[in-house]
Amino acid sequence: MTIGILTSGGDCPGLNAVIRGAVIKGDRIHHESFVGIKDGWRGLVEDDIEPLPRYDVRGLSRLGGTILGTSRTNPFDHGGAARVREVMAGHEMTGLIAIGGEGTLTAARRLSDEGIPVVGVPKTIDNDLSATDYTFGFDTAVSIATESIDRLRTTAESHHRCMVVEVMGRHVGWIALHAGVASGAHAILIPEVDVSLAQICEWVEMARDRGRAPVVVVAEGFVPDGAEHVHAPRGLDAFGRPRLGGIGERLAPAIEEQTGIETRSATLGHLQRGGVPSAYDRVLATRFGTAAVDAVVDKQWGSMVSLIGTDIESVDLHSATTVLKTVPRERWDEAAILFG
Ligand SMILES: Nc1ncnc2c1ncn2[C@@H]1O[C@H](COP(=O)(O)OP(=O)(O)O)[C@@H](O)[C@H]1O
Ligand SMILES: O=P(O)(O)OC[C@H]1O[C@](O)(COP(=O)(O)O)[C@@H](O)[C@@H]1O
Ligand SMILES: [Mg+2]
Repeated sequence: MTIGILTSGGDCPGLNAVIRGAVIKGDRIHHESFVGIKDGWRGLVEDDIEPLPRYDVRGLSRLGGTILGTSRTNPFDHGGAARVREVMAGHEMTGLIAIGGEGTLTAARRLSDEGIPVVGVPKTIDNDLSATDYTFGFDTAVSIATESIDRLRTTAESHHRCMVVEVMGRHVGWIALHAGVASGAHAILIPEVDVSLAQICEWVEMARDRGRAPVVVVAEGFVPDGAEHVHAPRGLDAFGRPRLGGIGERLAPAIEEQTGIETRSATLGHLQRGGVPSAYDRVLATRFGTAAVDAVVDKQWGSMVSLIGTDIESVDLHSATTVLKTVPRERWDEAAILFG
């Protein structure tokens, strides 16, 4: 039996630890061999595939990024299930492990519906997958964002400035909420909650009046009061979705104009996805990898490994891809008591 592995969508700290966990357990316990598919679905439909022996995954759990590469290629634009079946047969692949976020897992679910033997592994820094309590990548992204906000605070304090920090998260505010609470932000702005500019400025002035340098954490998907759409001046990605980012740059001058407080903005961007995974993410990713290979051996096609409480369980890919996990209003309300 040969098992194919691919990583797709935005890269995420911990992807390599999943690959290592799957290959070592598959080799040692199930005596399976592996092939690595390059750049997600692109490598599968273009037949860019190489053997992935056990010695290639040594020492990988601490390495950021993905040794297999990734892309946002849509397999259904390149022959869909028929092409995937043909390429898999050419490599005598009897099962596929697809590691990705809600987009990749939707593609995996559609392929599974058409008979492709696939098991999903959830990854995302955004924490937007509803069928798992957490995914690897989120803890690392929150840690990087928190440390960055701590650093921005010391420079803001020295200059008596307000600092607007933009973090990732696409259409959800989990990174903003967690990093904002961890760093003691004076306002946290997320896509799930409407907040007016007047309210933001009130929090900024409250912090300033206590002698603090106000810190506003804004998620890239936050929609400002009065705007109809999310701020996305960078065009569309390969799948026709808006590339987010830039809301911090837009908010900073508005806050400065309303409050008279000198305001700067910093966008953390891809720094949040780079570098070594946290210990928590390495452990979770390794557990996902070993569970995924078990699911393949058990032929649990169309399933996804998932963290429920502290256990790794198997859930249906359908349930994993239907609802985006957004921040509940009460979680933001809980944090908002400390704003200003
Ligand atoms: N509804 C869909 N049907 C089929 N393929 C999809 C769908 N949504 C996303 N994909 C594919 O999966 C790729 C990765 O999805 P994306 O959302 O960019 O990353 P992630 O998997 O990290 O969420 C997309 O570029 C696209 O090719
Ligand atoms: O790397 P790109 O293509 O600029 O995409 C940025 C997007 O990727 C993410 O970092 C991760 O999103 P995915 O999990 O959907 O890949 C988002 O937070 C962000 O909006
Ligand atoms: Mg996604």
